[in-house]
Parts: sequence; C-alpha cells; structure tokens
Amino acid sequence: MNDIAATTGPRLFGDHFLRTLDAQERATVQRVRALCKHTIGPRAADVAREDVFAWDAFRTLAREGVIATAFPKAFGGTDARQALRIRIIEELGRVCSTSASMITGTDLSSRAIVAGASESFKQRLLPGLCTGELQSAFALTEPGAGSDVRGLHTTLRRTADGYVLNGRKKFITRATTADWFVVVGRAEESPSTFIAVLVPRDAAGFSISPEVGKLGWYGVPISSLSFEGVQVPLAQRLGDEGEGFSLAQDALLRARIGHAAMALGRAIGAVEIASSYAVDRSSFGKALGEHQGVQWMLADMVTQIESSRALLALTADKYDRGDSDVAIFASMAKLQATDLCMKVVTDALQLTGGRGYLQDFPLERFFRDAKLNQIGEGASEIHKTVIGRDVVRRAATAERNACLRAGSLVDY
Ligand SMILES: CC(C)(COP(=O)(O)OP(=O)(O)OC[C@H]1O[C@@H](n2cnc3c(N)ncnc32)[C@H](O)[C@@H]1OP(=O)(O)O)[C@@H](O)C(=O)NCCC(=O)NCCSC(=O)CCS(=O)O
Repeated sequence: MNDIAATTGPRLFGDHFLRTLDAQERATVQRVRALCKHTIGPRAADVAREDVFAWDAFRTLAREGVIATAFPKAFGGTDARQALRIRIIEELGRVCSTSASMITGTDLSSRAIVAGASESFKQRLLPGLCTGELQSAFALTEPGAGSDVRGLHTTLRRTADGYVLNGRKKFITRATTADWFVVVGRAEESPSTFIAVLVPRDAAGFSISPEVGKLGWYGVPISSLSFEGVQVPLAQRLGDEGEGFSLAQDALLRARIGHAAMALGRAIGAVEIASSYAVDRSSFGKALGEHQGVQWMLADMVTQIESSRALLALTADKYDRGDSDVAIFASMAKLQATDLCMKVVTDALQLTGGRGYLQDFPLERFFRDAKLNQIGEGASEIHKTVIGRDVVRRAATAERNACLRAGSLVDY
C-alpha cells in the first residue's frame, strides 16, 4: 500500500481498500494512478471538448493491459478480480468518465462473447478485443424497449443455416467504432425465446446512424442501428436459443458494478476538488474550509462516499465468490453510488460557486457526466424495483422479528 502512496501521494480517503489487493494487483492500480496523473487526467478536458471516440485513451488503456483485465487468461486477458477492477475504474472515473467508460463499455459489449461464443469465435475475437485491435458493441436497447427488456421487438427468424435478423436498436455506444455487435432479439416463431447473436459491422442489411449529440460523456459516441433482413449464420449465435436474456443480464451485471465504481470515482474526484478549493479560498476573513457549513458539506460527502464504497467492495467480493445474490447487491451498489455521485457533484459545484460553473473548471464536466450513471445500465428506478421485489420475496421465508407473536399479522 505504501508503494502506491509513495508514487502518487496519499488520498483524502479510501486507500485502506488497497489492503484487500495482492502485490501484483496493487502494482496495476499504481500504474493506472500514474496514467491518470500524467496522461488521462490532464487530457480529460480536451477529450471531452473534442467529443470524438477517445482513441488515445482507448489505445493507452489497451497498451497498458487495462482493457485485458476483462478477459480470460486463455485468450490473452488477465481475468482480474472485480475487487481490482472496481479500483481501476474508480481511479479513471476520478478524472475522466470517458476513460472509465472504456472499461465498463468493454465489459458490457464483450461479456456475452466470453460467456456465449463458440470456441472458434472466441479464438477469433477475444485476443483482438483484449489488445484493442478489435472492438465490440452491445445492442439491447430499442426505441420502444429500454428499461423493459422483455418488451423488445427485434426478431430472429430461423432458416436452414441460421437466422434472419430484423429490428432497430438505440443508444448504442461504440456503434461507429465497433467491428462486431452483440445483438439481442426474440425468436420470430416463439416471442418468449430470447436469442443473442454476433453481427459484423459490414453485414448486408445492417446500417448505423450518425452519432447523436448528448448532455455528457463526450468522447463516448452513441448511434442507432437498423437491421433489415440481415443473414446471421448459426455459428454466430451466442449460447443456446433462449439464453439471450440471461446473457444480457450477465453482461449488465458486470457493467452495473462498473457504473457504480465510475460514479464513486467521480464523486471522490469532486470532493477532492471541492476540499482543495475550501483550503485555497477565503471568505469573511477565513478559509472557506473553516466555516462550519462548508465542513458539514464535506463531512456528508466523504461519509456517504465511504459507506457506498464499502457496499461496492462487498458486491465485488460477492461477484468474485460467485454468490447467487450478487445481482441484487449490484443493483444496490449502482443505485446508491450513482445517486450519491449526482448529489456530491451538485454540492461540490455549489461549494465552489461561480468557479464550479465555469467550463474551464472540471466540475461542470463532472456534473454533466454524473447524470448518465443514474440512467444507463438500468435507471435508478429499475434498480429500486429489482431490490424491492427481492425484499418482498425474501420476506416470505426470512426469520420473523422476535417481537411479533405467532400467526398471521392480519390477525393482530
Ligand atoms: C427490470 C428487469 C430486471 C426485469 O427483468 P425480469 O423481471 O424480466 O427478469 P429477472 O427475473 O430479473 O431475470 C430474468 C432472467 O435473467 C436471468 N438473470 C438475471 N440476472 C442474471 C445474471 N447476472 N446472469 C445470468 N442470468 C441472469 C434470470 O435467471 C432469469 O433467467 P430466465 O429468464 O428465467 O432464464 C430487466 O428488464 C432489466 O434489466 N431492465 C434494465 C435494462 C437495462 O439495464 N438496460 C440498459 C442496457 S444498456 C444498452 O442497451 C445500451 C447500449 S450501450 O452501449 O450502453
């Protein structure tokens, strides 16, 4: 742990989590910290201003082996534990959402290939995805189906040697740079059967719209997709027929953990900026940080960040152990971290006043970027629904509170 602090200095809070990593994992965090300090952080404002796919950041992360952390060793990856990956994403999110999204986007778009592609397709695609020579995109959301995945309209009609794909997809990250697309649709003949397939960008009948402008996450372009009678060979199916939904949920699970880590990273970055400002700036004859109102704002920020980080660490641990309730914890971690991030960034901007509002100051970018984490990969309301549903399910069999007498509670 001291090795890291020696290179990049101690952090406001949170270095204690590094104790949970082994020496090699800590060395990876150290490399990412150095990258953030010398390259990614100083470049972040320009990357956002340019608002084209951030190739420099992507290639840097690929060259440094950070992209490869998402992939199995057998295909050139490092198969990193989520316990490490949340630290990496947090570091990137602390300075640059665009760079952090290179990691969460890699998980989302390639996980179904790792989990469901045939051995020969894995051999063909995964090594290139690890090194960044290839890119994939994940196409689930549709114009009429975002939160409600089971409502999607894209269809796959079975033919003698594969499928014919028809449909439209929306908000697809990396559409303009990806070589392969993971597309989820339903069997035309059996609408409750979900199927995931791989489609190359040059497939006949497949078109990609121009990039669409958005509020934040500049440097991470999105587009819409259209599939009109696209022929998909059987070999390009991911998993079995009927496994499309689970493959999508499996990919979303990893991406949701990543979103939580990115949001926490940004929240930490915002409190670092706000607390530095509180030291530098004076008002009414004393440093801003000596005013009790400012101290209370900072206290709320760090206290909530640390508790959210603990929940995320527990979630990563559950993922690494393969616990069956990890999806619920991922929903809790994402809900908590992304809503908290929006609040912390808003408060940090308030604390820094007019400067916070300037484009030249990083909080304006943090503020715009924070919103997407509350929406993407399952909006906060979806996660509340998933968590609440689980509470009710558990309540039916969970041990009853000892203050209650036996029998139906309706009989009280
Ligand atoms: C809100 C929903 C969760 C509702 O879903 P359901 O109630 O229909 O489904 P569940 O009962 O929760 O699960 C159904 C199904 O999936 C399996 N499952 C669940 N978790 C996992 C997992 N971690 N790994 C594998 N399988 C999993 C579960 O066992 C069930 O299996 P069977 O059907 O029984 O076989 C859902 O609609 C939802 O998630 N909504 C939010 C969607 C979302 O996040 N959208 C954002 C997508 S991002 C995008 O497309 C843009 C592209 S981009 O580039 O960013």
